[in-house]
Amino acid sequence: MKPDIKICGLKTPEAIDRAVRRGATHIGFIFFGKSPRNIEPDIAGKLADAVRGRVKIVAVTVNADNDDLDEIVALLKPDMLQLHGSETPDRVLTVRALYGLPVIKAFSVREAADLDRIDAYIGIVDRFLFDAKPPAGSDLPGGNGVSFDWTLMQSLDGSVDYMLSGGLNKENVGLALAVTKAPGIDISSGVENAPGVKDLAMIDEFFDAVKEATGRKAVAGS
Ligand SMILES: O=C(O)c1ccccc1NCC(=O)[C@H](O)[C@H](O)COP(=O)(O)O
Repeated sequence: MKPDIKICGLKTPEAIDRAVRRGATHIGFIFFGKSPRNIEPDIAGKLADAVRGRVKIVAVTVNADNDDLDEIVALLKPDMLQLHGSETPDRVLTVRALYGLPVIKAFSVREAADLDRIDAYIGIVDRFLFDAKPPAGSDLPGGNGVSFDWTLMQSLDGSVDYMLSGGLNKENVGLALAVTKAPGIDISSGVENAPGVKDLAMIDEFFDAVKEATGRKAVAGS
């Protein structure tokens, strides 16, 4: 089955257009001041207007308070909220109730025990996103271009809907999909030529690699 594909940290009409034309199912806007992908909600809203209805628009926030979420939701009008901080199950429930939007909850993963934390969120979040733990010294909870041990995904209950994230790129996405059979994948720095700068050719190459990995007919015995 073809995975959903989220391209995250978009900031220009050209990159958004390319991602959507190549088949992105989700595009993410980052609202986190320390990120090179940070964008103002009014600018993100105008960019999103060009593709609204053709792709799911995701607002990515980190432990955002209600004032910030009010502004982001009013100006971006996202289809989904991605909570990429340490939001508790209660906070997720509050956010869902306040805005009536589906929630993707991000978890950072290094070892099997990290996945135990998702139990309290099952039935509360609409989708999980599994990302690598940030490297020491990083200011960013995401967008670090580092991967984790994908075989950990094999222990998940098949009913857990998630996006695989962290350090994906055109070289490794085929293996990542083969190992995990992830229902969704998410990429940011793997299609950038500098922090926060999306590269149209790299976007193309990533989609080509996903197509190569998912478009082939299964060969008996392989
Ligand atoms: O990308 C950021 O700068 C960012 C900052 C703060 C919170 C989340 C952030 N990114 C969230 C994402 O969904 C990224 O796509 C994900 O972490 C994967 O990034 P990468 O390893 O660069 O592909």
